[in-house]
Amino acid sequence: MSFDLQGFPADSEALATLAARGLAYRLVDTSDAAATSKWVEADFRGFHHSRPRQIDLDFDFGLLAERRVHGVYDPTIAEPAVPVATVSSWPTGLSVPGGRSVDAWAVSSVTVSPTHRRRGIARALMLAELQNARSAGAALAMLTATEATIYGRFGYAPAARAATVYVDRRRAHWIGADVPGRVQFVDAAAIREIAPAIARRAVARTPGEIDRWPALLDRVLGLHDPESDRSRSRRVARYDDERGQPQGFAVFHVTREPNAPGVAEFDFLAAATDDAERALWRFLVEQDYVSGTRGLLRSVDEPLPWLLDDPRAITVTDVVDHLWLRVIDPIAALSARRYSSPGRLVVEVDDPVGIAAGRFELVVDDGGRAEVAAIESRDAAASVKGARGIRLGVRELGAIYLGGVRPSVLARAGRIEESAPRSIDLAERMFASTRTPHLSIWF
Ligand SMILES: CC(=O)SCCNC(=O)CCNC(=O)[C@H](O)C(C)(C)COP(=O)(O)OP(=O)(O)OC[C@H]1O[C@@H](n2cnc3c(N)ncnc32)[C@H](O)[C@@H]1OP(=O)(O)O
Repeated sequence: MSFDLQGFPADSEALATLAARGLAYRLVDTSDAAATSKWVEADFRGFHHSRPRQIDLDFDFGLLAERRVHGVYDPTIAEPAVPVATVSSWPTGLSVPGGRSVDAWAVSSVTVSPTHRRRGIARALMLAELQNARSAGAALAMLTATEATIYGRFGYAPAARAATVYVDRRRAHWIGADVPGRVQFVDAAAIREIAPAIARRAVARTPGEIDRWPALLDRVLGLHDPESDRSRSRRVARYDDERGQPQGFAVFHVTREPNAPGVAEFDFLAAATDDAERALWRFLVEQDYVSGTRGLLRSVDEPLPWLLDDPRAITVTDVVDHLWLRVIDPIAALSARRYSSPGRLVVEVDDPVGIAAGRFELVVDDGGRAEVAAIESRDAAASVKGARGIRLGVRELGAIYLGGVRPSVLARAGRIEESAPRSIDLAERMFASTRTPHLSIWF
């Protein structure tokens, strides 16, 4: 999705709402280092981080240059140049079932100063981001949330989960087949050049993953701040296939107390092939002088239990809603993914904000490809009379979109209704995803 980040003005409704409260809502010029530094300060404070160092500011200047950055300013406070609220957003690809990508709008850095909380500032920012997403031509907006109680009211719903996976070293006897390639340590700077290509292929395999951006890879590899303790502790393991082609890498570190075995921990594993995924997992769980290996933000459906002699060596904790989706354009969203079963389904969407509301006819062919049309005219409505269909809110549509939440579960919760018998069954078959949706990063 090519898009001019500064190409349209700050949302007029948010401007007016916030101006009525004596606040200025502004698009931050990210080439202005002073203004951007103040914004980053507010962002760090909003998430209760320590004050940013110059190295953090320099890193964020690069990152934010690729984003649309907004601040809310109160001219009456002691430091009026520091925004009392922040938000950043950018257009990016989201992987959907069938190996394709849909244009999405990522929203991040939502903070409101504790001095200004619960006055509707976040509400104004979030509604403006829905309009930004629409202006950018995104099919969906998306985010990862600090708290699960904030974003439902704006039409977002959890669509892909993630979990912490711990493997007890003493019980981790590998029974998976050998892979033809090999794993080796590589220098973080050396892998940086090929990391985007591997990450791109890994992202494309899994619905729910989003495009990686350059600064993310720099951070994961510890290159933005190479002398920090965190960066120096990171080790990079790369998997090369039998032809010597790199197909994946993982970044891990070992935490340990003096004279005691540690825990190998990783939060980044990019595998472009199943072999790479298996080889890297094996490498990570077969470390010596550790009591176990902990993978963060792993899939809730890892093949790992089938690769170990003792599946109870694995403990899965912190299963969380991780990726939150908000449908903006139902036709674009529903057309983008592939479906697991052919069929014809009327999808009637309710959206309190109005953006995604409507009735749509989803027709899926034997290859899983969809054609989607709005049912607007009386003729169109007559042609689908008696057809199988579901009625649901925009949140429920976001939840089932990637196949991570089953329509039948939402029907049991009373959150999806069918307009003709066996419609939920059909929706269940159509929306299923061969691969469980998963997002393995924060954004
Ligand atoms: C995508 C991301 O960036 S996730 C990061 C979210 N940010 C953080 O966690 C940082 C710390 N928290 C904050 O900065 C603030 O509390 C925010 C941004 C979450 C909320 O900002 P506020 O300006 O206080 O929210 P605002 O007054 O607009 O409230 C909007 C609605 O959300 C509700 N709400 C706001 N925060 C929360 C919360 N933490 N938990 C539950 N409900 C909340 C309000 O009650 C209100 O509900 P209503 O409109 O239905 O009456």
